[in-house]
Amino acid sequence: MATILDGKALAKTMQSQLAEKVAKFTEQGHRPPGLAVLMVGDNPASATYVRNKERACAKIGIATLGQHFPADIFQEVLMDTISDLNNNDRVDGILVQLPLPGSLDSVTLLNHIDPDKDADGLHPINLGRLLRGEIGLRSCTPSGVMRLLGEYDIDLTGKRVVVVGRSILVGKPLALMCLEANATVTIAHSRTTNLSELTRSADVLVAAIGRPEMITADMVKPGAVVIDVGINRVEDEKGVRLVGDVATQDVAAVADAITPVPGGIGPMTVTMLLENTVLSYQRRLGLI
Ligand SMILES: Nc1nc2c(c(=O)[nH]1)N[C@@H](CN(C=O)c1ccc(C(=O)N[C@@H](CCC(=O)O)C(=O)O)cc1)CN2
Ligand SMILES: [Mg+2]
Repeated sequence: MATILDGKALAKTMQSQLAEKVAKFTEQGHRPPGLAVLMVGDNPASATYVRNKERACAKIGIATLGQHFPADIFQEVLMDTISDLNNNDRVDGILVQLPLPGSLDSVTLLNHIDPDKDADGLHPINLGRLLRGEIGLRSCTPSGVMRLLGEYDIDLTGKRVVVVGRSILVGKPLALMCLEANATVTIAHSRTTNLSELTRSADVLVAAIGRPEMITADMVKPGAVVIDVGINRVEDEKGVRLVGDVATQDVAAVADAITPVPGGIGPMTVTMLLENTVLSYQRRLGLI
């Protein structure tokens, strides 16, 4: 059976290290780091993620400025809110929880965030810095994947990585990070032909599609590392449960290592957000 890449355990360790770091700064008399979380509407999954982020911040000593807006809020109000947060010295990180409801334009909003407070690493400047291999704030889920691979000493040098999914949130930035780590990278997507043939060529297969258990054992090369970024709620005779984009049980019999859902990449995403916020705080206060 495959090794389980335990994101939950690593997230716990990293969060206690971050808590110690923050405590040191505040004991020296510095203000605590601050993160502003903008949530629009009442998507229940988003509300859970926002609550988890706010709870995690509280645990490690990051002050949160939660702003919850109704789904029919005007774009201009959100733009003004972001302007105020950009100018607020106590705010080191700003994030807009995605997806946004209705006709709100997330791209314009994300582009309005000060790139040095862009805790989600989704601003074009930060994506451009990643493309160029420069230092910057990097998107949380892809960074979480890289950190978890590192924790288990999985070196990507010379490896064939196939990322299934081309979103700005995960697929594209993760492909760039794998490339930076010297992998040979292919991005596959809904229009890719012969997908199974391609996925079977992968030493490291990343599923970031958003389709429950789409990656089956026959699509995986024996001995591969499988990273499951999917978080899907499915309802069947067993009730509502959370599954990834990978048929974990079957694939674990073929793979060398695999991330579980829950307890894999999800907790790493939250942890990298905390790390980005503390990093941005240290840079802004000249503590680094
Ligand atoms: N602005 C952003 N929006 C979204 C992001 C993001 O990184 N920034 N990612 C996802 C949602 N997400 C964070 O926002 C997220 C999803 C899931 C988890 C997580 O810890 N999942 C747990 C299971 C929790 C559950 O029961 O639902 C796990 O996998 O163990 C963390 C963060 C889309 N939007
Ligand atoms: Mg995720």
